[in-house]
Amino acid sequence: MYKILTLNNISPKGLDQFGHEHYEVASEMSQPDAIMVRSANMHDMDIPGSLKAVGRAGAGVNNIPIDAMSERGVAVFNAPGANANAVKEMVLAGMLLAARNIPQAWDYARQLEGDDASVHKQVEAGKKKYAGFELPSRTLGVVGLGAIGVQVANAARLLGMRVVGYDPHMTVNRAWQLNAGVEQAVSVDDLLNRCDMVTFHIPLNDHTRHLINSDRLHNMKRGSVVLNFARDEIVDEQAVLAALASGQLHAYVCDFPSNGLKGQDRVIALPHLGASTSEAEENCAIMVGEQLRDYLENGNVRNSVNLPEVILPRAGKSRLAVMNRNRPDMVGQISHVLGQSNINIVHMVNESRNGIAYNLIDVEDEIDEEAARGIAGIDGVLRVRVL
Ligand SMILES: NC(=O)c1ccc[n+]([C@@H]2O[C@H](COP(=O)([O-])OP(=O)(O)OC[C@H]3O[C@@H](n4cnc5c(N)ncnc54)[C@H](O)[C@@H]3O)[C@@H](O)[C@H]2O)c1
Ligand SMILES: O=C(O)[C@H](O)COP(=O)(O)O
Repeated sequence: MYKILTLNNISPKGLDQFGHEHYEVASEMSQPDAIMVRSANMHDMDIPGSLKAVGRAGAGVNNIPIDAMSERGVAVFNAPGANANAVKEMVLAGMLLAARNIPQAWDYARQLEGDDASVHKQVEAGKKKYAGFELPSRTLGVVGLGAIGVQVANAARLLGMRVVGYDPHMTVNRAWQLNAGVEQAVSVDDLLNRCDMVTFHIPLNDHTRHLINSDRLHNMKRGSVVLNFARDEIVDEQAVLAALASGQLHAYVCDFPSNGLKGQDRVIALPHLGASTSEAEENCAIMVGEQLRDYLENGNVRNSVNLPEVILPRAGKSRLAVMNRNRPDMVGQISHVLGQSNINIVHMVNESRNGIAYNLIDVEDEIDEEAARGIAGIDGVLRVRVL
């Protein structure tokens, strides 16, 4: 029986795959084997010794202490691309809201008083304050050409915009998906110089915190729009507020409200709604649920953020999954322990990533407790599971 602890509301479509026969799923439990989470902050959480895996039903993993999880031999998974369309649609909405001053105009219309003739008069007199601009004459900068960024860039091209993209680590697969008309910037500064609107689709980390600061805002065209559906800290909020006040920025559209942004006229702050559609919630929960099941039951690793991709069809009678520090002679020591217990290896794979190695070892016979204990006792081994 495996125990799955949920820290946020996870779509039932994803949880349904954990059949009652082999799984217990609850929002409160002790000694979980795995955790399913969305945006709950796990940094200050006590990590139970029983924990083997964390599944982030979404993209961003900055709420999970990845290094601490690796140290404890815990695999962390996410659901790349599963909510990308939902975010793309929100970015397109944000661009149109800002370009046509829709929130301010809507607010104006909602507050009109008097009879219909008077309302009509006020409409015609007031509308000039909300005149906007159209997208095809403008350039959109897209920072981060991953699952979301590529979809946003392609959609903006279809709307007739000029699009400039920047991503120093773009994958070949993403390059294949990108509209050929998207132009390449050589740096964030190069991109900002060239665009009227900029949107960020990058993870939050030490390199991206406050990527948008006062110097960079100053280098943008006057009257630009910044869209941030990535993470609040990508942007220096004080610098954005100053740029709005001076007119350097026309609007700031984001998914991360704060006290500082509250009540600001040209700020459109949504309550972290980018991935909140039934489709995205289901896609994420199903994808990460499948990955957790395959990891718990077979040790296979798909879409992990701290382990290498390892998928091995099962062979032999039982399987060992071993996570260890990536040092010389670890495979030698593991096979020596198996040899001493007279256990024959049928098939094995060893892969590594960022100082962590992961082994799947299929053997001819049952693995006895003494052999498993022997492997767990090797210096540098972080986790041993017999599957
Ligand atoms: N608002 C929401 O609800 C919502 C939903 C999904 C994702 N997000 C956020 O958006 C981020 C991106 O999501 P994704 O699914 O596109 O992820 P992704 O991993 O597919 O793409 C991220 C891209 O950013 C690039 N990148 C990293 N550092 C960069 C830098 N300094 N400059 C330029 N590019 C850089 C990477 O190479 C990668 O291609 C997530 O990490 C998450 O924080 C928010
Ligand atoms: O990184 C993500 O996937 C988004 O920020 C979505 O977060 P949520 O799952 O809490 O809506």
